[in-house]
Amino acid sequence: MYALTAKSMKYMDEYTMDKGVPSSVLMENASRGVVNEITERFPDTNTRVLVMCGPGNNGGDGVCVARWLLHLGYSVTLYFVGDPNRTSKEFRRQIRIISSMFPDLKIYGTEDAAESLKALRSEYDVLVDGIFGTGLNRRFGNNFVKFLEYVNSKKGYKVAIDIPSGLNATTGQIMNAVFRADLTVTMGNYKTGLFFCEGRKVSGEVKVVDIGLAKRGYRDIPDRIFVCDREFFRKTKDMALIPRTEVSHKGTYGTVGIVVSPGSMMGAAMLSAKASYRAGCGLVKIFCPNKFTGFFNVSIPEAVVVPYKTDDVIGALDDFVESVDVVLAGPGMKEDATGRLIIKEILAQETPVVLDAGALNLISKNLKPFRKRKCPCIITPHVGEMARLCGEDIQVIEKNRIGFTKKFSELYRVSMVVKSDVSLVSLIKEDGTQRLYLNVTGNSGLATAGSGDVLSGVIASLIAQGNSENNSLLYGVMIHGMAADKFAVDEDSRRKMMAGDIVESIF
Ligand SMILES: NC(=O)C1=CN([C@@H]2O[C@H](COP(=O)(O)OP(=O)(O)OC[C@H]3O[C@@H](n4cnc5c(N)ncnc54)[C@H](O)[C@@H]3O)[C@@H](O)[C@H]2O)[C@@H](O)CC1
Ligand SMILES: Nc1ncnc2c1ncn2[C@@H]1O[C@H](COP(=O)(O)OP(=O)(O)O)[C@@H](O)[C@H]1O
Ligand SMILES: [K+]
Repeated sequence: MYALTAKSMKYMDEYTMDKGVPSSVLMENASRGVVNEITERFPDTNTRVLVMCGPGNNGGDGVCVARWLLHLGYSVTLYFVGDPNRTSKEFRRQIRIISSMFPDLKIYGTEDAAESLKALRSEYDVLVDGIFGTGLNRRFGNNFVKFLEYVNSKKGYKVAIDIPSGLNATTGQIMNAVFRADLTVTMGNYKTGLFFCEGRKVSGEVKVVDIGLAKRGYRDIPDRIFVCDREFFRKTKDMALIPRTEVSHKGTYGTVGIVVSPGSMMGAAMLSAKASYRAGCGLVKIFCPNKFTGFFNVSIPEAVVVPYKTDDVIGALDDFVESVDVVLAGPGMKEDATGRLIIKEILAQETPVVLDAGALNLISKNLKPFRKRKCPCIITPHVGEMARLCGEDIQVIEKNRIGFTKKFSELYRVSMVVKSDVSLVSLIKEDGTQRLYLNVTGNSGLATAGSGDVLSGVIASLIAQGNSENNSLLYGVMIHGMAADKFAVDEDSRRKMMAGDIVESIF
């Protein structure tokens, strides 16, 4: 399943219509999907439904929904919002159909202001928003803002058709007002705006309706984003990841080498080390200053501690890097001169590297060694670290996470995840092509210190086991999210989850 921008969605609609599927059929499919979601939740036909329609095809969907609900015996009030002289062809077609099937039906909002106001003020069990969809292209006037505010203040279950009106379907920014939905029934595929900025806050539960789009059209859309959910993971994991074999020893599953600089926070490296083991690698080595040896020996006795003298880091580091299958650097790492030296040295070697947290802040000060790196590399910035890498404010990145991720990943030819409540993964393939993925596994329990350290540990572990860097990144992100979903089954468990719990819940 993909997430598309408004422009790409329009392309898919048109591509499908070009293949011969009439627009009205797509609309019929779309509306049936909405109606099914409503009737499943409200099977009683005494349910009072207000359907609000705008002038475009989203309004057309709304009228079609109203018709089906009337057909099924529901009590429906239809309310038009917008300029009646500027309606789309499909909208007018839907109005003709409903008017001839239900000649007594009154359409409020156009004439008779007093009656319309009365209709709007009545109580409803379900309020359906078919006002604007992907065609929203400008800010609302004041009256409209007031209208939406009033509708939001009303009691009743709120259903948005395609996207909540007022939400930018591409960026997830709110124009100047928005319908706040309990449920969004979206057409064909997700819209990117449902995941970014304010999108998740205002869409409620999101359901995708298969409206019969011609799937071949997706090939023409380079900025399509594949949405990775539990189902995708379950179906593909065995194909994507190297299986575990019974005839094996610890060498079979590789060694993760975690680099700890003198000023580091030790807990972060310890969490990464535990996560690496839980994700299946054979051995974890921890390269750390002499003074930390005791801590790591006690906190994670399964790891091999490789101590170094702080006045001879680089000599010892080269041997260490050579002795492992993948290096993980950054969790807990302090941004100081030694840290900088360490990262520069690691990037000059050929062993695959996962860079996280402190290591990313270090490279963001001077990206040259990173650009010239010899090693295969994965980076795992959260939005704040991404902002530093791009030399931008967080707010700027938030507004266009897709754009910045695409650009950075392409420019530095690096596969990366930009972490957030939904994480965006960009994979650069060997031929240089880029693919984008959105991880929707995981939950708010992950918003706890150290969860990022667990993620980088998982990714490094998968690389050590022989998986490609790209697969390790993509599946690592999902394994991490699903570990959180396994532990946190309700709100209380999400509240109490700590990074250590994620480690224990891996697989
Ligand atoms: N065949 C198709 O094209 C299909 C379209 N579908 C529906 O059609 C929607 C897209 O339809 P449209 O492209 O007609 O767009 P919309 O229905 O979202 O709105 C477009 C209309 O609103 C006006 N408008 C935009 N911003 C405004 C603002 N701030 N204030 C006042 N007016 C504003 C535009 O000028 C245009 O007249 C989708 O979201 C989906 O619900 C679905 O039925 C699936 C099939
Ligand atoms: N609300 C949330 N829903 C889902 N995942 C989340 C949420 N908040 C954080 N995460 C995930 O948790 C991890 C946090 O990583 P990071 O910010 O680096 O934390 P830390 O630096 O404390 O280790 C990321 O993988 C991120 O995607
Ligand atoms: K809508």
